[in-house]
Amino acid sequence: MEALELEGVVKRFGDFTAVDDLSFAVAPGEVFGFLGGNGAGKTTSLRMVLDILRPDAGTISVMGHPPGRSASPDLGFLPEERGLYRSMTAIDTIIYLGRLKGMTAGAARREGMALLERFGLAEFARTSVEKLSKGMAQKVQLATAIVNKPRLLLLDEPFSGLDPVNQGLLEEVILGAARDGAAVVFSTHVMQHAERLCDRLLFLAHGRKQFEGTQDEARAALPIQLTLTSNRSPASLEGVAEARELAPRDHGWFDWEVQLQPGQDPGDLLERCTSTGFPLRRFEQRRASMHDVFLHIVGGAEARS
Ligand SMILES: Nc1ncnc2c1ncn2[C@@H]1O[C@H](COP(=O)(O)OP(=O)(O)OP(=O)(O)O)[C@@H](O)[C@H]1O
Repeated sequence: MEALELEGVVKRFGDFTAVDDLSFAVAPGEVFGFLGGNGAGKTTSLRMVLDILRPDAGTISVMGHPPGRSASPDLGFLPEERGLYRSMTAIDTIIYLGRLKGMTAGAARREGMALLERFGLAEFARTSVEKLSKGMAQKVQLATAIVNKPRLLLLDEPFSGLDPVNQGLLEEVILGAARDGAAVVFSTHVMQHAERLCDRLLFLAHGRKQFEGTQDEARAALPIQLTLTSNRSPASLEGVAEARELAPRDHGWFDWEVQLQPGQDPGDLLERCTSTGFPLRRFEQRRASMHDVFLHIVGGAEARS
């Protein structure tokens, strides 16, 4: 059974369609990146999974249940807008949220203390939230999201506002939860996080899915790019779509950025260079970043609107 499944989900606010015919599924143990620019519809989609908003069309299934109370014990959520009861202590905050998800006070306390220990906050367990630094309070909120060991963990822009050390801690939490069998969905517009963590990802623009698949599948959408160093222009080589001079080297040699024609194989081009005596000092395939891929796939969708 999928941990989360959306089928043809639509959400409108008046005449405005914020989420448009969105379908995807996330399996247990998978880290799924939900990527889109500002206003793409990420938060609205997550709010429908949490039953804070109701879709106008389509269906959502959380561990086989419709969103709502029956799904709550299986769910963990870190909202984009962080906020805790300021006068409550760190541990009481975690126990309170744990109880809302159906845990006993004893179990929530035990797990809460273990998490505070893990996050380096054990000595602040009885400190009220208002006396904690912003980063500490964010870690308490993260603890509230995972205290019940959720089978579906939803994180809305979880990295924003975290320093590099705490970003690393959050990455460990995400990967650890997935290793323990949870499905983890996190939204972000920072592609580097997605690149390091995601098994699969979805690109959203204007509420519509532009791509869903693995990182390798996403990279395959981009034309293959190579960097060559030669004293001749590779522009007229068979299979080359575009060649751009990058930087001059010594004695008339240059670095070239080369884009292959669709379906062309870099190995075939290298063989052709060797067999025709094309001068080469370097022949390297460039690995596209998720940022490049996102701009390639979603850039067009942004421009169309
Ligand atoms: N309650 C609402 N009423 C009217 N419009 C809304 C409402 N909530 C969201 N929207 C609109 O729906 C669109 C999607 O918003 P959403 O918050 O889901 O985007 P997002 O992808 O999470 O963006 P961001 O990264 O900026 O948080 C935006 O244009 C937003 O203005």
